[in-house]
Amino acid sequence: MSGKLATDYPAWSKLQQLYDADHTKLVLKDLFAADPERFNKFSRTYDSPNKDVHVLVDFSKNLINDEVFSTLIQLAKEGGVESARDEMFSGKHINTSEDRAVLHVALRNVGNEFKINEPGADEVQGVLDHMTQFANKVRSGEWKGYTGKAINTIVNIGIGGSDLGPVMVTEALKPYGKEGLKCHFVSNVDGTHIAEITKECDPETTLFIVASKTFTTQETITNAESARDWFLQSASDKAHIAKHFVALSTNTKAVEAFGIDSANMFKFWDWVGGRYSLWSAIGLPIMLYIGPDNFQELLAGAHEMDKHFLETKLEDNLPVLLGLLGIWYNDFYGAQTHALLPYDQYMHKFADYFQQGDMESNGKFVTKDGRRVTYQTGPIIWGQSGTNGQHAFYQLIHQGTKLIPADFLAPIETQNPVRGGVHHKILLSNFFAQPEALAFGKDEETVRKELGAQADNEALRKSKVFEGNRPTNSILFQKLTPRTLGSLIVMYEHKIFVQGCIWGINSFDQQGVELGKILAKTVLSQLDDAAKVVDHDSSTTGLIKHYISRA
Ligand SMILES: O=P(O)(O)OC[C@H]1O[C@](O)(CO)[C@@H](O)[C@@H]1O
Repeated sequence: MSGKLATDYPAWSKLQQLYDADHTKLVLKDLFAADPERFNKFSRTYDSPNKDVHVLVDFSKNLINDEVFSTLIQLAKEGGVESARDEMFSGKHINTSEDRAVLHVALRNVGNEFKINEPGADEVQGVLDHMTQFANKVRSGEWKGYTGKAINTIVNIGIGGSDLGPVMVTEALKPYGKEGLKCHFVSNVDGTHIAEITKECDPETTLFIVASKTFTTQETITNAESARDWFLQSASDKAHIAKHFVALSTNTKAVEAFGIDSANMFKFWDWVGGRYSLWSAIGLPIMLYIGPDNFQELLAGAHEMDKHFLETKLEDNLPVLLGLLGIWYNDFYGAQTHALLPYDQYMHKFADYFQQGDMESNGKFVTKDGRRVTYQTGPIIWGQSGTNGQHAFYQLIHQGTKLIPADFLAPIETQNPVRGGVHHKILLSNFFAQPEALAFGKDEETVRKELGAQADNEALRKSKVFEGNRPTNSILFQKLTPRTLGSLIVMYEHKIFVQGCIWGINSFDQQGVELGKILAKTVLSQLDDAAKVVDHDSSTTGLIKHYISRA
């Protein structure tokens, strides 16, 4: 990374000039009318080497013309995206604040194609083998609980990156999940979460996976201790813990101190960021659920997208394109948010997952060299699966006062062709129609004609106008297989990387989560006695004392 502010790049200034001079002329209706080749020009297909992953990214419904597009590409060049990418893949310590390499690409380095020398990279296969042996034993029933019964329930205890990836992927790949194996996830420190999940578990047949990179996270350790207490109420003997608790962590000492045998610990390394860790031991619940072969497919799809990112010229590089388009709206149009809208029910956790992936990575106001940025960085990521979102928040996307760039994602083939595929056709008709409506809207003249006798009612007439010109990407993929999902996740991971690189920020630390944690520790030590409540403002003091007086 160059240590520059994004505003230092000539292409940035040019984009500002283009926005100022031309943005009122960037009208999708006119741009499409003027260029019958617009779809071909502004869409790209990605096919994996053996053609089992196919993705079409149509970005023609964006507020761009040739000049904006080429200037965005120029921005990626000036912003050093290619050299920063190569540094990441080579293991350079690009996470400067923590002096760490950023090597999630080493976790899915199928066939060892990338030569990576970082300590630990040579252990990746060993951990995968350990996970595979364990998963096979659990899945086959060879691994027995303390009364000799097979495991039929797994409970992952983790939070943030040690939760969201496995949750999202196990949901997305349900059709590949082992029948009869229930997967639960406990993340919230609210006792309700563990209490409700344990109600659904039998201690004799439940395996707890304690997932924490640091093994110090308050929520996870508290939940793990409560799970252990719950388990011991039935099992009594602490020796039985070994059969029902395993750990995923970088911290062997803390795992052992908790009482988990280090033989049942699956390790990873400090160069794996939490929000990029589903490919590591943190993926154990995924592997248990979908099996080692499907997990390998997930890794293979991820690796293939890594190669695409590494080897494809900027103009055709999907993560680069998505990243640059996001910058165009975030920094020049002033868009505050970006919606992820998968038209695949299995992907209903996709936006949740990338809330952490994107917002914890790029929610930063200081550059890598400590300067305050003078422009907007990471967008607010949100969304939910179509068509539910249509009946909830699309009103605002269509007719609200905010610009909300959105990615629509959908599979060509459904996993569930209910009634000959009628559901899927309806679903896809919405997937195609919504971006069309957002782009082209409906003008007042058309509304007037439609209203007939009622057309003189001005308020009614105006309320039915859709201004259009609302930008979207449409992303069609063949089918939500493990390999395809791996590729899609990585496409977005690297999009985040591209944006962070141009903004000059460190996408791989998360200092912003620390302050609240520290204050909560202080508050916790004061909650049992009003006399201890000191050193707060009057609001916080008032709130805590109000609580104590009524608790
Ligand atoms: O895996 P750990 O160490 O328990 O951390 C959980 C999560 O907490 C964070 O550090 C902060 O939210 C995330 O980056 C991480 O994914």
